This record gives sequence, C-alpha cells and structure tokens, in this order.
Amino acid sequence: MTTVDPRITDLRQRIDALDEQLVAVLAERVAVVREVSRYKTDEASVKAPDRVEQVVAKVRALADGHGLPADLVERLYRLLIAELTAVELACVEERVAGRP
Ligand SMILES: C=C(O[C@@H]1C=C(C(=O)O)C=C[C@H]1O)C(=O)O
Repeated sequence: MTTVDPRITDLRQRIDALDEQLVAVLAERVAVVREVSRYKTDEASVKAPDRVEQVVAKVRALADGHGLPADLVERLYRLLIAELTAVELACVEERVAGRP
C-alpha cells in the first residue's frame, strides 16, 4: 500500500468536514427553492431570468470578496440554478396537473 503524506491526510479531513457543511447548506437551499415553487404557476415564473441574473451578479461579487474566481462561481451557480429550475418545473407541473 502506498503511504500518504500525513499533511495530505490532515488536509483531506478538513475537506471532508467542509463538504459536510457544503452539502448541508445545499440541502437547505434546495428546500427553500422547492418552497418558492409552491407559489408559482407557470414556466415563466419558474425560470425567472431576471432573478437568475440578480443571483449571479450577487455571487460573483461575493466570490470577488473572497478572492475566488468569479467566472468559476458563476458557472457553478448557473448549473445549480438550471438543475433547481428543472426540479421546480416538475413540482409546479405536478401540482397544476393534479388540480380539479
Ligand atoms: C428560486 C427561484 O426559482 C428559480 C431558481 C433560482 C435559484 O436557484 O436561485 C432563481 C430563479 C429561478 O430560476 C426564484 O424564483 O427565486
């Protein structure tokens, strides 16, 4: 078996702890987005492109403040929002289809 530098092992433990926090925060964000979808009725309101741009501008500024590449954070958020928009759309369609 290959030995791993103990400094790497320690840093990986920190990464694992941060991943736990990241996934917990992500789960909370997904739950709030699902809740928002309860008050939407159509595709345009689900996609909310103006709001998407507002969120992207905000996280780009936050990334700058933390010394992170804003383009990287924007790409991650656009992917996240696209996935969440699909989840929202499914929730809204299911609700609207279930109406009498
Ligand atoms: C959560 C919303 O719906 C969608 C998801 C967004 C997000 O994940 O931040 C933003 C806009 C919408 O595409 C919203 O309208 O606020």
